[in-house]
Amino acid sequence: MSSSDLVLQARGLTKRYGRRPALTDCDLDLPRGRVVGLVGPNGAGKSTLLNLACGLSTPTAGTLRVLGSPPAANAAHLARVGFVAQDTPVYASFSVADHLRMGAKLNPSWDPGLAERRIAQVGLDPGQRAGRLSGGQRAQLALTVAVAKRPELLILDEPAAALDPLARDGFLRNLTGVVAELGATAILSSHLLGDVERSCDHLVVLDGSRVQVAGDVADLLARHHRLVAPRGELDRLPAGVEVVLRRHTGAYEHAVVRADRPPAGTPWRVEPVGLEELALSYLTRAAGEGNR
Ligand SMILES: Nc1ncnc2c1ncn2[C@@H]1O[C@H](COP(=O)(O)OP(=O)(O)OP(=O)(O)O)[C@@H](O)[C@H]1O
Repeated sequence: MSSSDLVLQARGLTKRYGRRPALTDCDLDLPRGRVVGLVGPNGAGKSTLLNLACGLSTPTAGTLRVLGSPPAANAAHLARVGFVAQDTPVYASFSVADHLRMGAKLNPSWDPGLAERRIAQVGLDPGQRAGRLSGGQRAQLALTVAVAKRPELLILDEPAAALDPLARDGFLRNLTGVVAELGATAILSSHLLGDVERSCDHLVVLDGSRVQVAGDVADLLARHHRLVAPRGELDRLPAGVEVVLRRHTGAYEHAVVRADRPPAGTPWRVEPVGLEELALSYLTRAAGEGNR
């Protein structure tokens, strides 16, 4: 894939706070036109990566390019990236309409029609103060301000964390709709694998400051399989089959493996793996390896 097809390219990206590593030697190629789910436990490095991508902090080592340039290279580059920080911050004493007026003043590419349409669509009252909005309404307002500048890349740090399941579902459907409408790319971090499974078509699993696995969801699902076999039978796997996670259940054992195609000609049961199981397998492996 050529670098012009990528919204984000990282090579050896490392960020340390004092001696504490937040990101270690990360290589990432995130393609355009995707909704990218960034998952990992608390302290995995998700916010660190998103903050670096927005130019809010700088790497300790390695390189990072966003839309072909260093992050926040200049005002024109900033205008191409929309960012919604964790906790979807808004100005409590400003009304919904004030937020839109401010967005229009600050962003040359502001689309007032898109902003007003979204506000009406999600049922926000333009006269209401942002401090009086519910968590879900605040998230919708912050998303509206970010998308109305028509960014090529939308970066969202746990945008739906505070929402109840129904509101989260609505928010994520709305988000994927607006990303498709803009022809944009979104990168969103989440703890909730179910949310990522529903809304993302590209996955990055971070744990212990390192990228554990990354790729297009369809491709990852095609390359991962669950093998079920009598205990001990999985000791000798064919070449090209990498074990991600192996578990015993009584007389049987299960393994989630990575292989270009399902292992054929073996007595083992070969089953497909869902995205949640795939991500959990890498997270469990990372936790077991103690590299947190
Ligand atoms: N400003 C900071 N100063 C010192 N350490 C920091 C700072 N920001 C993050 N860290 C550390 O870097 C590591 C990664 O933190 P980060 O916030 O990127 O994780 P995260 O995956 O976003 O976590 P969460 O899901 O809890 O938001 C953690 O060990 C954290 O304590």
